[in-house]
Amino acid sequence: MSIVEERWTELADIKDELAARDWFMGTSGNLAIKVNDEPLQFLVTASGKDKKKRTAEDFLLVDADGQPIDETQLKPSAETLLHCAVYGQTDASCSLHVHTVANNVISELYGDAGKIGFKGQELIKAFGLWEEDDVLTIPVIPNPAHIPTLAEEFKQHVNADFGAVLIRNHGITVWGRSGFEAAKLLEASEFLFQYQLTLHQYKR
Ligand SMILES: CSC[C@@H](O)[C@@H](O)C(=O)COP(=O)(O)O
Ligand SMILES: [Zn+2]
Repeated sequence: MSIVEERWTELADIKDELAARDWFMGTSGNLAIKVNDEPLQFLVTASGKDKKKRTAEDFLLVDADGQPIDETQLKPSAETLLHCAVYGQTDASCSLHVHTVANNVISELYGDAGKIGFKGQELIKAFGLWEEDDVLTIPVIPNPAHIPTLAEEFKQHVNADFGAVLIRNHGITVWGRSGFEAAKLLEASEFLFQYQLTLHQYKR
């Protein structure tokens, strides 16, 4: 199997797992996985597809600018520039973006603060935070319709090989050093968001 085929299968398997969680409502979401470092090449989901289905046209290979490498009718995800930022600025190898009700509500509740912090929660260990006083801070950025502007805002928060950023009333983008790590961070974030929302309800 070529490296492209290997990475394709890995990303398709992650896509199936996220689809099973119903995290691609209304064709939302996009996923990417690095295939080559120099020159940078990565697979990204084709724009506008039903990501719950597994097809031979789910992904296309793009370069560091998010431009298709091969002749294709497929369009890279509208949000490819965010994935470009991850691979351009870090050694991450997988980046995942999903819209969920929980991540959207949390982004609205904490949008004015520009961040949400979690402390004393077991699952922050997924982010490598093992000490009792550790705090996981997830930035919340605005959601301009102009994607290059969104990407510029997003870039400011991409300074480690794994991480997460919430986009207000839009969704979350996470990245990691492997597909496994990126999926782990996505699941851990969703758990924390759902916990926080449940807590808000009981505290009212
Ligand atoms: C129709 S869902 C919203 C989209 O504009 C976008 O935010 C998204 O996540 C999916 O866009 P895509 O171009 O398919 O990658
Ligand atoms: Zn989106």
